[in-house]
This record gives sequence, C-alpha cells and structure tokens, in this order.
Amino acid sequence: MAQLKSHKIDLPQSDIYYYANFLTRNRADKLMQNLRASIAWQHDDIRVFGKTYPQPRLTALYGNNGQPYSYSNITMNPHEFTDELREIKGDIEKITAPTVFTTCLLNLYRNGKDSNGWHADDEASLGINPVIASLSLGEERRFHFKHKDNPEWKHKMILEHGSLLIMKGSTQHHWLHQIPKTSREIGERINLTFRVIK
Ligand SMILES: O=C(O)CCC(=O)C(=O)O
Ligand SMILES: [Fe+2]
Repeated sequence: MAQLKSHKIDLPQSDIYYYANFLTRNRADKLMQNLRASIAWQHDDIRVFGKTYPQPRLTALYGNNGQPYSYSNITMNPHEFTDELREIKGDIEKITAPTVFTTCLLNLYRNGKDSNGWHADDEASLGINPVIASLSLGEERRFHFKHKDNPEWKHKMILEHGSLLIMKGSTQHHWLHQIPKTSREIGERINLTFRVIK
C-alpha cells in the first residue's frame, strides 16, 4: 500500500484523524459500484417526537457476531460480512490496531436532500471511548462537528471519495457530528462506519 498520510483534526476533547487518500481512486471507484449493487439497502422509518418519518438515507448493517445495533428508535439486525467488506475492514484495522471491528453500518445518501442529523455515536453497546472508522465513497459531502457544551467550538470539513475518518478517545463524549443537506445537484455517496459492538 502507498504511504498513508494522516491529518489530525485539531479540536479540544477529541481524537480525530483524516486520511484523504486512504483508497486509490481506482479502488474507491470499484468499491462504490460494487457496494451500490450488492449491499441489501433498506429504508427504515424513524420516530421523532412521536411522529414517524422515512429516514433521509438508506442504510444496511453487516457484522460477524450477530449483534443487533439500535439507535434513534431503530434496531437493525446484521447480515454476515461479505468478502469485500471483510477485506476493507482488514485494511482499516492495519491503522486502528489493536481495534478489531465487529460491525459495519452503511449509509447511502441518494442526493443532496439525504442527510444525517446531529448525533454522537455514544450508544452503550459501543462501550466507552469507541473507535469509529468512517470510509467515504462517491460524492463529496460536508461533515460538521459541534461541541456538546461550548457553542463556540465547531468544525467543518469535506469527506472526499476514498477518504477515511477515524474518531476515537473521548470524541463521542464531547462532540456531535452531522452530514447536512445541500441544495447542490449532486449524486450518490456511500459511507461505511466500522464499529465494535459487544
Ligand atoms: O455519512 C457519514 O459520513 C457519517 C455517518 C455517521 O455519522 C453515522 O452513521 O453514525
Ligand atoms: Fe455518526
């Protein structure tokens, strides 16, 4: 593999790293195509303040220990990892060692109207100080951080095709993140977040 450059995102009470060129262009293109066609994408409803809405993106859960994942009133049951997901997981674990992931939550943003609202990945099933590795494919999208207590602390970045973002340490304890909607005419983006679910 080519020499991997990482960039530490300089925010207090966090531990976040960005690898712009984690995948070669060619591999990222192929992975985008394959995952678009082969993943069992589902469209769930979410409940917000007692009302039901279609989630503003498609999702899928894959894993190797049968553990379901629950968030925002949704419980997802995992499909067994595909060979392709197992391979990419192995490549990410070369960076995150000794962390070995059990589960991958995939998101498909169909266009600029699809989004992922402010949240922290702080479910009890992820344990304290979870390591979350987030791979981006396809259309670039903006990614925002805001601190839970200090409204002056925020950060905006762009998640590029083939990039990897790693959030670990106390990041989920202190920070929220989102993928905002955009009015730009854009195509699809696939995001994979590898997690450890006990
Ligand atoms: O699409 C992204 O880059 C973020 C996804 C995310 O935050 C999540 O699935 O928890
Ligand atoms: Fe998240």
